[in-house]
Amino acid sequence: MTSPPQTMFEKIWRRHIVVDRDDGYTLLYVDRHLMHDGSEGGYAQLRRRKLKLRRPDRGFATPDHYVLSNSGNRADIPDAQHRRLVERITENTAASGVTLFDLGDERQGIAHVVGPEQGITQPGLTLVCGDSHTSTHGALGALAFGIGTSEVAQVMATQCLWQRKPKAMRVSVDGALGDGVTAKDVILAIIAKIGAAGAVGHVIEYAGSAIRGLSIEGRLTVCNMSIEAGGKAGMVAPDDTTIAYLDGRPFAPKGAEWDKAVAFWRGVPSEEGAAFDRDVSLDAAAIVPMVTWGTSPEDALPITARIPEPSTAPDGAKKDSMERALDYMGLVPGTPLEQVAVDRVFIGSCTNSRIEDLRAAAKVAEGRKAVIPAWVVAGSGLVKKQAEAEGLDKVFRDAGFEWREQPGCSMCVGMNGDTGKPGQRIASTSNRNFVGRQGPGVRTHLVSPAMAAAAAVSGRFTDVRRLLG
Ligand SMILES: CC(C)[C@H](C(=O)O)[C@@H](O)C(=O)O
Ligand code: SF4
Repeated sequence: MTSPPQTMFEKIWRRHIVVDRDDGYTLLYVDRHLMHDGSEGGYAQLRRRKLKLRRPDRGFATPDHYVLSNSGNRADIPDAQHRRLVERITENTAASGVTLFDLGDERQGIAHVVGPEQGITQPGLTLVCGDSHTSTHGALGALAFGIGTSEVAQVMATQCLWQRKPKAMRVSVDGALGDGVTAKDVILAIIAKIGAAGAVGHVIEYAGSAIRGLSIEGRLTVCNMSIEAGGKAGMVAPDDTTIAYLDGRPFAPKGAEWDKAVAFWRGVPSEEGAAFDRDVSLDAAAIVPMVTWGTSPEDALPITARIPEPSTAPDGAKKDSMERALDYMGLVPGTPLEQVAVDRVFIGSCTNSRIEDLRAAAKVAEGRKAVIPAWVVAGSGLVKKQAEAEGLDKVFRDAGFEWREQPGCSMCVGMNGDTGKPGQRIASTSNRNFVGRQGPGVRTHLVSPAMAAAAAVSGRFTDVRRLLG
């Protein structure tokens, strides 16, 4: 009897089963464990239970959330507790033997930028991190998802993790993306369509010609926001683009191991005819630059649209939540998005702080002037170095943008103190526009790097397509 065709998710899941329990839980083997400056919680649990880290060679750490964006010096972190966490990651990894990309090392950066960049993230592997945006790594064909602190401790102690098997969902985007339309617009369009809970309980496989046409950077942006659609993980099948990206990366296999790895990676994609529990499709040509208007990533609209009218909501509960969101965001229904004035711009985060993101923003900034404060925070020291080698820092500075010193999460979440002021409206390339995300009372609008740069030079949301070419 031949077995039915398998999805990529199914194949990776099966290869990692240690035990299947009767109650529906599976013990999965974990190939890679990424840690950041919040991993102290996991280490503290290990210490309390007098346990050792089982496979330090499978762990990789870098401080990101509490790192200052204007100084790579730990001692400058004003909040003692935050400073302590950034110290603890150094101490914990030294004591346990985990590889650390510390402050002062050009490989340091946001964990989800560093993993792929270093070739730690690879097709067919399982990868976890105590961080919801771990879904990012699925862009290389890995099964990658965020875990909580007690799960972090479990992985540290056993290199395994109890999980219930999620369902499989496929989101296909076919056709050609228009000029000025980027991976960020694709994922915002997907979330607008399926909703912030649209993929709950599912691993999303992104497929179709528009996804295959994306660079790895673009795929990382798409997979990053899978969690904002409620998904457990997001993945893209490994292909020539993936293999070319990994070739020569420090932690990618070398020599004969490389050839073996490539042969294995070629077998990772879903098989023809594999069944998905859900299938959704979008037309790439219909996607235009997107802007969120509300306090959920699903509140995304084309830049050509107007602020929605709560009266058009399908039910009373939705109407109430729209009214609350519009009230928080200080927006009047019916206003064209292009007439909404912006106070500040943030280009960065694990969604959009890679070299292509910075190039896209610089292309718009070049020869223009920012009329509002605009920050650029590179996702890693290597991204920063590359951008500087290309002169992008100069383009940004000449255009009046602030080129921040130290890579990290910065204003994406403001845990390092990089927050906006109450009432400020920020065009942000990050992934969450939740109430208070960038500081109390701050109004976050999610956009692509190109759209963020367009807002910076116009002082309002602007259809970047008019500024290009
Ligand atoms: C602080 C961290 C655990 C958190 C996450 O899990 O995602 C953060 O990265 C975020 O984006 O909100
Ligand atoms: S950049 Fe933002 S979303 Fe990404 S890990 Fe840091 S805080 Fe979380």
